[in-house]
Formats: sequence, C-alpha cells, structure tokens
Amino acid sequence: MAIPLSIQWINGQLIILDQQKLPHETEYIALNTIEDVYDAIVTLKVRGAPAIGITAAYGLALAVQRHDTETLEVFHHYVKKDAVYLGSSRPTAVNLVWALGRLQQSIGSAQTVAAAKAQILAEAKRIHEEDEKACRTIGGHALDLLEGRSRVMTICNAGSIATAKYGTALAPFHLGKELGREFEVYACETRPVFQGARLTVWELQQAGVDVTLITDSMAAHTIGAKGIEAIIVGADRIAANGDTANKIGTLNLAILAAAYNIPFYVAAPVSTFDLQIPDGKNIPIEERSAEEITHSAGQPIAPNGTKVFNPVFDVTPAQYITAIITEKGIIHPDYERNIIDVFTTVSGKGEKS
Ligand SMILES: CSC[C@@H](O)[C@@H](O)C(=O)COP(=O)(O)O
Repeated sequence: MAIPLSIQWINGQLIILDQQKLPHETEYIALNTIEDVYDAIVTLKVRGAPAIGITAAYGLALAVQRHDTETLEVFHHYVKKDAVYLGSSRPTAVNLVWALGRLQQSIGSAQTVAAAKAQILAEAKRIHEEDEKACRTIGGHALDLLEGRSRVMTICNAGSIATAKYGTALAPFHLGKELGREFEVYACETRPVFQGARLTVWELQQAGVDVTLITDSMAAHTIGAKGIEAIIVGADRIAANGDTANKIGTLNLAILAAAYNIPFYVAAPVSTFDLQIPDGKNIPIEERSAEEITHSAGQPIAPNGTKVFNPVFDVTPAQYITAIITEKGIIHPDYERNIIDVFTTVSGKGEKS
C-alpha cells in the first residue's frame, strides 16, 4: 500500500503518471518538450490545480533550455512567450499562472542566461517540494476538523495525483492512514470524465483507504442513507471573498450539505487563491468538448448532433462553505476579512508567497 505520485523530476527528466490511462494502466511517460507539457495538461494526462502548476513549472524549465545564444533581454522575452503558451493550456486553475509567474519572478536577479535557466529549474523544484509540505499540513488541519467524523463524501480527485503528494481534500485520508485513523470515503463518480471513479477510487485503493463509489445523482440519497458526516472538496480557484471554483457538481454537494446540516469543507493551498478576483462571478469557467458528454468509452450515448453545454467547473458561493483549509491554517467565515488576514500573515504585504 502506498500513496501514488503523479509528477517526478528524475535525472533532468519530467516524468508524469498518465492519468488518462487510469485505472486500467499505470503508465509513466516522459514529457520532453514544451509541446508535450502543453498537450499533457490539455488532454488531462496531468490534472488537478496544484499538479498542473507544478508540471507547467517544470515545462517552462525544460522549454527555456532551448534558448541558447540570446542575451538576457532576449531570453526574458522568450521565457515570457513560453509562459504565455503554457498558461493558455487551461483557464480555471489559478495555480497554473501562479507557478509560471513565480518562475518568471525568480530570474529577476540573474546576471547570465545560464544562471537564469538554473534559477528557473530551482524554483520549479521548490514549488514541487512546497506543495507536498503544504498538502501534508492541510491534511493535519483537516484531521482536526474531522475529529469524531469518519464517513466523508468527496468529488473529483483532489488527491495525491492532483498535487505533489497527499492531495488537498484527500490529504486527511492519506495522513489518517499513516496515523492509524480510518475513514469511510464516498467518492462521487464525477461525470463527464470520471475523475472520481477512475482516479479517486484507484488512488485510495492504492493507499488502502476504504472507498465506496457512487454516481453523482446518488449524492443526496447517500448522505441520508449512509449517514455522511462531512463533505470535503478541493479547489481550482478561490476568489478574495471565498467563492470557490471546483469540479462541476461541487455546488450541488455544497447545497446538499446545507440541507442536511453537515459541514462542507474546501481544502486548498494558498497558491489556489486569486486575490485579484473579488468574487466567483469573475472566475473563468472552462468549457470542454461535446464528446465528453455525448460519448462514453468512445461510444455515442446521445443522438448525433445533440446540443451540449459542458462547463467543467462550477462556483460555490462562500456562504455554503463551513471552512477553507489551507497550509497556513483554517479560514472561517467572514472570508473577505479572514482571507486577507491569512495572506497578510503569509508575506506581510497581502501577497501570497
Ligand atoms: C487538488 S485538486 C483540486 C481541484 O483541482 C480538483 O478537485 C478538480 O476540480 C480538478 O479538475 P480537473 O478538470 O480534473 O483538473
């Protein structure tokens, strides 16, 4: 039994777990070019907000190696161009542009192109390491909040394979396993591309955590029938007022939690907050292809030419969120004020660091 990892930097190579092949095949692939990295993010070979940020960071570190002879000024220009390209791979998870921004900032003081290249790689590794630590800390805070509660529902995959390790929403289950605390996890299948069924169930089984799969439409019934005591989800972007974008279907669960009077927790590192965005209305929501809905396992399940709406994230208004669990601590309602407090404590400037 082990917690699976999705991203590794081994001997100068970026290796990822191909999440499109799960659960049937556990295949690790090398991403060698910026185009490989872009494609892996777009096609969900690697997915989950923190994992996208880490992969893109390594992708930029790989990409800049090919800019050999330019002056520092020209080099900066190419770094920016590469970052814009990688940053356009997916719109909703803010960790992507956050990580790329951090890498660009990291070369401000470099005196040579070689030094700048080394600094970009070092910063990518730092982001990777920091995320693992952040997720473990989130797991600890979540365990405190879940004291006395063991039947927990989740959606999508906000697990180890969506981050450096441990995950966000799944961190308490992994950490709980390490500490001898058992949970019964109910995983929503998460249509249309089944991150819950394919990824969360696989990941928790690998780690020896008790997990039960339900379809998304069974959530309301299951909360009552199985005595679900809490819901915990990840996040792709959290606005300054606490409104949270996460996988489509998250809002349904938040409303159900309110109806059943059980806590609804969001777990996310500070890299998932976007303080430039005042509220959820301003979060860009990715729409993906119609085939994700009209087809299943390559076979049509709807008439040819069916009109489709396929938003892959929704926004849960802050009022439904019992607490937001970060590595800097647990943020309670009155989010507008309490989020700023956390960020002020983090850097002293209201900026995340
Ligand atoms: C720790 S990952 C948190 C979220 O990114 C996760 O729940 C989610 O919505 C991922 O969506 P995906 O489309 O699979 O990238």
